[in-house]
Amino acid sequence: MLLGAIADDLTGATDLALMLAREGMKTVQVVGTPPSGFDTGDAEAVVVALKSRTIPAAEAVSLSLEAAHWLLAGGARQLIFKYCSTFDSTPEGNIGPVSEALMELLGAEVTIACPAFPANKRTVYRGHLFVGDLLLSDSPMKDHPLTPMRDANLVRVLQAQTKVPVGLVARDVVSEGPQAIRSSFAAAASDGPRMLIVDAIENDDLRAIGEAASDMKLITGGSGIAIGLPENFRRAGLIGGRGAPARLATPAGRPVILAGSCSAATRRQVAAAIAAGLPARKIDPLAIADGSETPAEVLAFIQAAGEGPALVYASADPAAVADAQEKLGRERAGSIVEHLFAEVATALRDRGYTRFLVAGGETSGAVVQALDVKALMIGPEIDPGVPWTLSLGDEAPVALALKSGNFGTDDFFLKAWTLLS
Ligand SMILES: Nc1ncnc2c1ncn2[C@@H]1O[C@H](COP(=O)(O)OP(=O)(O)OP(=O)(O)O)[C@@H](O)[C@H]1O
Ligand SMILES: O=C(O)[C@@H](O)C(=O)CO
Repeated sequence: MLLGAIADDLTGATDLALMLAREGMKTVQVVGTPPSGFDTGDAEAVVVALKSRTIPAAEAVSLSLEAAHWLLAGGARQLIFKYCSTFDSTPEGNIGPVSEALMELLGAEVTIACPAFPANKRTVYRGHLFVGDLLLSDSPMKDHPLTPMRDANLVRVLQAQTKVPVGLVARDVVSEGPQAIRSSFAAAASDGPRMLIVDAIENDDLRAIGEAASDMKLITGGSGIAIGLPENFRRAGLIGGRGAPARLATPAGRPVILAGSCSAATRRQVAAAIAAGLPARKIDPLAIADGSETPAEVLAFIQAAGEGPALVYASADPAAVADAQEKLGRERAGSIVEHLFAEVATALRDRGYTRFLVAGGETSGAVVQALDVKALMIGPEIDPGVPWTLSLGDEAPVALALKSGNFGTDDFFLKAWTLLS
C-alpha cells in the first residue's frame, strides 16, 4: 500500500476510490477499519470508509485514528482525509478535530484543506466555496438535514472547528504552479498557519497542488484533491500506467433504488424516475414513527413492482424535512429512515436482489452496514464521483451504486443500469 485514505462517509469513499482508480492506482475500498491482517491483495491505495461525518467529534477522532493506525501498519506512505466537496460539518467538527488529530499522529507541520471538485462544479476561490454559480451558503446546502452550511468562507468555517491556525493559499499562487505552491507550504511550515485552505477552480490547479504536496504527510479535501497524487507515485516508478476501472461481472438478480437523500440533485432524480414511470413509493419519517409505515409493507411494494427497478424514497423538500425534524428531532428523523432502509435492504438481499442503487451518504452507510459488506471493488463510472461497485469477499456478491446526494444527472436512476451486464 502506498496511499491510505480515511473517508468520513461511504459515498465519499467511493468517490475518492473512483478518482484514484481512474488515475491509475489499484484501489480497494474497505468499510470501516478492518481487523489487522485483513488482505487488501495488490491494492496500491486503500480507502477506509467511515460513517463519521455527523457523529460527535470525539468519536470521529477516535475512529479516524484507528483507521490511520491500520493504514500506516499496512505501509501507507501518505494519508488523505476525505470529506465532502461541500465541506459538510458543524462548528463542532468534524473536519477540524479529525484533521488536527491526524496531523498530531503523523507529526505533520502543515496540511491542506481543499474540497474543490470541478467535475461536479465545486470550486474554491479566495477561500470561498462555490457550488455551481452559487456560494455554498446560497446553495441548497444551506438546508441540509444534518449539516446546514451557512457560511462559504472556508477559512472562517474551519477556524471555528480547530485551535490550529488556518490560512489560505490563494489562486494567484496556485496558478504559478507546483514550485510556487510548494514554497507557500514551506513558508507556512516555518512560521504560519498550519492548515491551509487552497484555492482550486479547475483540474489543472488540483494537479499542480497534488504535485506540490508529494511530500506532505497528510492531505485533506474532497476527491478532487487526489487527482494529482497518483502521478507522484508514477513519477517515482512505484505504480504503472493508467487504465479505466474494469467492467464488473455483475451477479444475476433483481434491482432496487433506495433514496434517503434530500439533496436537490436526488430530488430531481426522484422526479425524473417517477415521470419515466418507475414504480415508486414515498416513505415519510412521521409515518414510520407512528407505525403506519413498516418495512414489511415497503418490501411487499418492491416485490410486487415487477422485474425492473422499483424506487423507494424518503427524499423530501426542506419544508417537509424541517417539519419532520421539529416533530421527531433531527437525529431521530434521520435514523428511523436509515433503519427502515437498512431492514428493507437486508430482506431484499435474502430474497435474491443483487443490484442496489442507494442515494445519500448516510443512507448508503446504513445499507452497506446492514448488508455486512466489508470491501468494495470499483467498477465503471456512472457519473463523476459515482461508480458501480461490487462487494468483495462475499459468497454472494452484490452490485452497489452508492450515490452522493448532490451527484449525478437528473436521469441517473434510469441510466445507471445500462452499465451492468
Ligand atoms: N423526509 C425526511 N425528513 C427528515 N430526514 C430525512 C428525510 N428523508 C431522509 N432523511 C434523512 O436525511 C439524511 C440524508 O443524509 P444522506 O447522507 O443520506 O443524504 P445526503 O446528505 O443528500 O447525501 P451525501 O451525504 O452523500 O451528500 C439521512 O439521515 C436520512 O435518513
Ligand atoms: O465530496 C463529495 O461531494 C461526496 O463524495 C461526498 O462526500 C458526499 O457525501
